[in-house]
Amino acid sequence: MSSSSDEFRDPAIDIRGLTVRRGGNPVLHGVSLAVRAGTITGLLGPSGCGKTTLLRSIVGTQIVESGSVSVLGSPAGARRLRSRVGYVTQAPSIYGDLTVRRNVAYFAALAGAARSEVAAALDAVGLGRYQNRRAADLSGGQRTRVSLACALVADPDVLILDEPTVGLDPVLRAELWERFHRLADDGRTLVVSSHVMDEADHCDELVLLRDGRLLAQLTPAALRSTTGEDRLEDAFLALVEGVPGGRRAAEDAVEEEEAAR
Ligand SMILES: Nc1ncnc2c1ncn2[C@@H]1O[C@H](COP(=O)(O)OP(=O)(O)OP(=O)(O)O)[C@@H](O)[C@H]1O
Repeated sequence: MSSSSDEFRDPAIDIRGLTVRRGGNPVLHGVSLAVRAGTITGLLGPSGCGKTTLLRSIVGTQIVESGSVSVLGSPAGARRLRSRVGYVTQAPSIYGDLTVRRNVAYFAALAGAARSEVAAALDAVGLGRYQNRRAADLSGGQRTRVSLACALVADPDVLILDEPTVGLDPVLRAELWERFHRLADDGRTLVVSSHVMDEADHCDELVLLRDGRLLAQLTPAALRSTTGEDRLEDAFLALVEGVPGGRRAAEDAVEEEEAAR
């Protein structure tokens, strides 16, 4: 982590009264939450509830109607955050005509990372043996992994990951979660969106969104104890059922999760 990480105190991400409209429609309604440095926060909720919009707001690529988002003590999107905040979008943003290795080397050069870090980032996502293949010739899951390697190689203080494990096999998913834990142990702050409730157990804290509103921010253990449910999927359902009209949204979320498996 860069030495300048000492400049800020908790929280690493501070969101207050965030309201966002997209295409004229309200998408986030006064969301407030704080993310501690050195933790993994899971952002969970049904499709369309506003997860990506919230992540874009943290990165500073989303036009915000009102409220504030501060990252490492600076407004989201501030110039000084560029090298300190990594963002892996749902759709991999890589160069199809470059090899896997060149894609990662390019992002390493932008970030001023050592060339030796390129191989390490490729190994971390299990793509070492594909390094000379054109990115355009990879599967969807492999392209996602190249995108992830491009973010990892820059070694950012804050890593924002939009569904990073979609389409990955269980072994690779487990390895990536181990890697995420090591990054958090080293003081990096990770925010990871997911449809998959069983991934929630990897997180220190969960942010549950529904219809653009914050349902709860709590640990997996607290989610279990407040709902009396052991399976996080059931706990999420129980929590959503406490909200009028919540059951349908919760059932949709579970259906999507099952379809994604
Ligand atoms: N470019 C856009 N213009 C208008 N509306 C948009 C745009 N992008 C997203 N939306 C709407 O904003 C809402 C929130 O979308 P968002 O992508 O943040 O949800 P999400 O929770 O990340 O969904 P998913 O899990 O399916 O990726 C949705 O109702 C979506 O239709």
